[in-house]
Amino acid sequence: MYILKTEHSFDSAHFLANYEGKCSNIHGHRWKVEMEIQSETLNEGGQLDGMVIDFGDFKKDVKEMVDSFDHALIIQKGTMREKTLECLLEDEFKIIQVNFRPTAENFSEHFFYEMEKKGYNVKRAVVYETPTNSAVYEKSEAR
Ligand SMILES: Nc1nc2c(c(=O)[nH]1)N=C([C@H](O)[C@H](O)COP(=O)(O)OP(=O)(O)OP(=O)(O)O)CN2
Ligand SMILES: [Zn+2]
Repeated sequence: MYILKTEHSFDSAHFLANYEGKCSNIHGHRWKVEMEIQSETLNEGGQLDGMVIDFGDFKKDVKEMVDSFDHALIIQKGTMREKTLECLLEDEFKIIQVNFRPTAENFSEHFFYEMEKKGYNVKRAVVYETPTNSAVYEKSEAR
């Protein structure tokens, strides 16, 4: 099995609604996303000989996905008053509303399936919220 890995980071703000503690306030992270894809085989012949995929293409897809969250305020839908949201949007802040609580765990699952949608055979997605705290999403082995 061949495994390719690349990473990209984004800087964004979030808060955890219904959380008791400092993370209920708006705060920022440099989120690092590590993406691993897998293949049993390599391309044979031509430009891609000996490669699963060109790192350039893999990196570009991860970057594009991750950059869409860069320099934004990430909000779980329904957790901010409409009036507050309207004001932020009116003032042209970059707001991204997601259907999940913006935790490292949920982001790792989100990025995993976003890459699958792009056609990748994803092994694992890791999201670092801080340099020492990370969450991993991978599919559990079928029993
Ligand atoms: N399992 C999870 N726990 C927490 C998550 C998460 O995504 N998954 N997220 C948070 C908050 O977003 C918070 O920003 C993380 O805070 P903390 O671990 O305290 O990180 P700091 O580096 O800010 O901690 P210091 O001790 O102040 O350096 C909370 N939990
Ligand atoms: Zn946080």
